[in-house]
Amino acid sequence: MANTLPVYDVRCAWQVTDVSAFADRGGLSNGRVGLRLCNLGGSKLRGNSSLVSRSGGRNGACVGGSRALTPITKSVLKTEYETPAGVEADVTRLERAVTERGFEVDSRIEEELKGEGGFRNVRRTKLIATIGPSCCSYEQMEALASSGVNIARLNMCHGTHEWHRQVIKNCRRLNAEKGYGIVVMIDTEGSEIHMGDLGGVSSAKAEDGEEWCFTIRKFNGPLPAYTLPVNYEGFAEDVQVGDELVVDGGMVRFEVLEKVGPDVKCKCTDPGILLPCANLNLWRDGYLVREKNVTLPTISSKLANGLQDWVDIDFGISEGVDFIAVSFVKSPDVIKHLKSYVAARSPDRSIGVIAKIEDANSLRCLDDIIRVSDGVMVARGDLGAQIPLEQVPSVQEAIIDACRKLNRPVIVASQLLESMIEYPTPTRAEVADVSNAVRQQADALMLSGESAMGLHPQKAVEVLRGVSVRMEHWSREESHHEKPPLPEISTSDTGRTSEQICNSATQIANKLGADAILVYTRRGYMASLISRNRPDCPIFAFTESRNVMRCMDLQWGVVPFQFAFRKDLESNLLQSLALLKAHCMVRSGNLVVAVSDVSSASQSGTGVLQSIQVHVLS
Ligand SMILES: Nc1ncnc2c1ncn2[C@@H]1O[C@H](COP(=O)(O)OP(=O)(O)OP(=O)(O)O)[C@@H](O)[C@H]1O
Ligand SMILES: CC(=O)C(=O)O
Ligand SMILES: [K+]
Ligand SMILES: [Mg+2]
Repeated sequence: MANTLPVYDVRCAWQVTDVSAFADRGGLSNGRVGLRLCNLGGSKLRGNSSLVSRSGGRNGACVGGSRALTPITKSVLKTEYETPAGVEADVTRLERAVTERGFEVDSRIEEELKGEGGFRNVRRTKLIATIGPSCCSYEQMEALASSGVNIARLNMCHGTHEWHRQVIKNCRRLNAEKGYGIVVMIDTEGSEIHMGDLGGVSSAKAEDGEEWCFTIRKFNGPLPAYTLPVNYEGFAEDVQVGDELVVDGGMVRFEVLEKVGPDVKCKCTDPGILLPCANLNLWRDGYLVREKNVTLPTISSKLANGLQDWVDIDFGISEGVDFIAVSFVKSPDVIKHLKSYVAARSPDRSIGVIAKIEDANSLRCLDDIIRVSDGVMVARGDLGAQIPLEQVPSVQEAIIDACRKLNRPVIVASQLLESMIEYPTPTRAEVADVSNAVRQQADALMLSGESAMGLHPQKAVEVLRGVSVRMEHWSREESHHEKPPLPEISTSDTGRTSEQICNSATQIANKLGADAILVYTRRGYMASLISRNRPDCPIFAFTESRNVMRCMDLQWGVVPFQFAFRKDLESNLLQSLALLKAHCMVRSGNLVVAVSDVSSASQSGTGVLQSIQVHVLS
């Protein structure tokens, strides 16, 4: 049980300049030091509230190309909003767990916390796996979950709604029956120009010099030889002889030789494998074709799949997914529009909207996109087809940096372990790339083809996990010096108080070598503010809502728990520590720092009390 010792009250946050000295004075060996920051109604907190300056900017001359989600003003679908498959069973189990055990946490994480390495070695970087034919059965998905996958991604470019519904059902069943906490993310098609399916075959090979016909004609059944359907009706009109056609981010290239009605004859200049629904980009005179260079001003209305994204989004909402990732975002507007659409259609549970950065236009308004999104994905596959490849690593770092400053989780995606689609071991270069993303402290890493259609999905997850844990450990050992301060993000008094509390709690935890930071959070915001600081120890985040618990699982270092809040911070803290200890997830001698934004009756009688406490478990 934790000791109870006097708590120090600090009425003005801004007098506390050296929290570590304050903590040091407290005599930690025998219990707890409390540091309470009290926001007294009406008092203004002064300080520098400037927001982060804009970064990102143009990348060379390549701008735009494909088309993001087009705003709509009314639902294009009449969706029946039934209770999503399996959600009830999951909720029932969670409620039972919370009642019977006092809290709920992913069963595999619980094992990890109790494990040999102790919980300081728990993995901080979250793992996402794209689900496809190689890993979609219940057993295959269980293997991925047990290897550490936090989030299942469903790419709406592929598969039917029926297929995706079955995968979501598997996730719910695994959560309900096996105690995993798998989070579900759908990824929209993004209305880009792409090929259709290959008439039923899984791939085709284009050899150097071969002539292929890209056509807007429709086929039912097998395709004629050397023919590839294109989903964009304006394609034959918009291409010009001499254009370069880049397939799948550069995996295969063609030169346009001739236009004949709906057909575009092309010569393969860079051979490779053609996959169904592969993305197409057009380059002219060394530049990506911008929309305004295309004969018609907007291409979205002519895309066969213009409305498909909205149909898929309605599907995601009705299935109760946790995140929607939006492909080919060009500006903040599309995200704002989708967020209000989702809020109106899913009023009772929040669905995080993730902006995928893969369109060169998005780099010109990166900070604005990040601010309105719930998270960001560096979608290196298509991004690498829109900006010169050699710029992708620096753009990745700039995006991760901007997300950190603006407090949004960021995912690094595509080709992390590409060779593992075929081979059981990664290349050294792939391991170095994954290590680099972990070192940059991205919140999550994502597998695409490696898990969806590769031969070794589980091994690929294990490689990501192993490399993450190793690199995180090394980074902690290596950088025990002060990290540069993060810019302030909040402008309101309460927001700034929360931010300072979380920054200070992290400093205290790092200085004292704490074993964990405990945070009690209703919406997950306080947990995100701590995660943003990337503390040396894991963050145990307690929340009442299952929805918030799932959404927090995208964040670096956060171990989410569902837990019924007691009447005040004191009881929350004692109860959660007792439960963690009873389940061997913390031990005697562990030092924990606790942070709360859960309102409690203020001892001073005014305002909302927020506090930092330090406990040594006896
Ligand atoms: N649900 C699925 N059904 C069948 N194949 C899939 C599915 N999801 C992914 N794949 C296969 O895995 C490959 C890689 O997946 P990935 O999600 O990266 O797709 P992508 O087509 O490259 O598009 P994106 O740019 O959205 O990532 C796909 O090209 C496809 O062959
Ligand atoms: C993930 C994705 O969409 C890409 O890399 O293009
Ligand atoms: K997609
Ligand atoms: Mg993409």
